[in-house]
Amino acid sequence: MNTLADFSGLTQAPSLPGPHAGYMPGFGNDFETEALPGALPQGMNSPQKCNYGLYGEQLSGTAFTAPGHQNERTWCYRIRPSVKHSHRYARLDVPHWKTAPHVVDDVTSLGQYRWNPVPHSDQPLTWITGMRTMTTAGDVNTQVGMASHIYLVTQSMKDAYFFSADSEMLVVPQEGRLRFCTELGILDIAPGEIAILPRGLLYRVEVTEGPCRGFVCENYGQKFELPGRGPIGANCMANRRDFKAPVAAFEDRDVPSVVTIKWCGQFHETQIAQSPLDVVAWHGNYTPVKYDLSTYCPVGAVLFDHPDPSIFTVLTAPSGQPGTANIDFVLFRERWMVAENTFRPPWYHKNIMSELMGNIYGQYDAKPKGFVPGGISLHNMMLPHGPDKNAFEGASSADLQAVKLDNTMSFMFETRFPQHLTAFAGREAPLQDDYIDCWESLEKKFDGTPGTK
Ligand SMILES: O=C(O)Cc1cc(O)ccc1O
Ligand SMILES: [Fe+2]
Repeated sequence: MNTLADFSGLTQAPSLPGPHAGYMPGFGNDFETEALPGALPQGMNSPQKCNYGLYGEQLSGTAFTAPGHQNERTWCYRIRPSVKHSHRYARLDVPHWKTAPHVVDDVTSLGQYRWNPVPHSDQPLTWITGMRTMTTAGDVNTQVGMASHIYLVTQSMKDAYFFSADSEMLVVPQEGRLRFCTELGILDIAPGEIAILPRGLLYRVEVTEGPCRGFVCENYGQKFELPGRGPIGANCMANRRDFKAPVAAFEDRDVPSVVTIKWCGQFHETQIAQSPLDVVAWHGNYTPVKYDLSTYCPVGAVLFDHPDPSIFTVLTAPSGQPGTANIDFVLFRERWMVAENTFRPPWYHKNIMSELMGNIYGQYDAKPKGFVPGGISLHNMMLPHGPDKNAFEGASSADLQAVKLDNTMSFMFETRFPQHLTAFAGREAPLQDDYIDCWESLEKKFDGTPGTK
């Protein structure tokens, strides 16, 4: 049996060697995994007595009656039921982690905004205290919308655990390495990878290489899923096999511990006497996953024109209105530009959806300067934007050979809802006051005569 005892104290289920060590491939698969042989009941979920004296417990990620293709739940076989993990909640203040609806009166969200990377702090910060909300959208109480955050983490959670009842969390690291020790197993993530932590799943976050900075999309709504590929067919974009779910891993530690719960925007904590990471075996399709963004296979224009950025959708969280996502997670990565007679960067546009972008590494083609790794931009609902002056001039007179866009990885959290800036985003974070000047020098080229200028 594999163990990770030297690192995290968790006993881990055996798994395939090589790239799959510790993980099982697939998105939305029905997995089964056990860290002790025979711990998982076969052919049924609720035997009168479970092996090893374990308790059976279901974690429902969708309504019991959700349609079959959307229905997600996982059966856990654990040392103690979760209800032993949660009593006498005490309200906790987490001042920088905000939840929609959260509209700050004297902060203006209407605008084109860009921030430099939020600097690391000299305070020790955990996954909870290091979360800095930039924008919120929608309403957590009706389970619509999202929040975007920057995390700055330097300190591992010690005998401390967290879960969000409000949201599924999409984590996009930009610096440092994190380990998510979850009820269902361990996810290690580094820049260039993402993780999805489902609503209600409990975990502890450890720093394996710090300091850590990254982006989080907190999804209050329906879960992220893979977009339908339509005529593209059964392959390319994000492929299901490239998502990795963890194998079961548990710890049997009787130590005083704290569980923090985010619930309708409020934080509460409760004291327990043991590690709650005590799921010895599980089966089901409601799981955390990680995904290596370098396996994303972009499909684009191979003759002319610049398609809508939806071609680069990695994951989409539906809103209930077909084609109009609560959130799309879109990736602008390395790719060849080959379009003939075409202005190749993004066109100028106004969008009913609001676009929050982050740079993971490299240079973004519409903004060769100023949008730096770790930086963020926000082009809110219906507010015009597009290439800056340099990008426009370069691209409109470039020799249109096949060009490889190399060393580039930016992403967009695009939501159908307007995004509201927090006071942190408007006042504390390193806002670039001169951002809109990047379009200022775009000059009038029209002189009434036909012909290209
Ligand atoms: O605004 C942006 O930079 C994101 C974006 C990229 C693109 O290729 C087309 C539209 C779009 O909003
Ligand atoms: Fe845009």
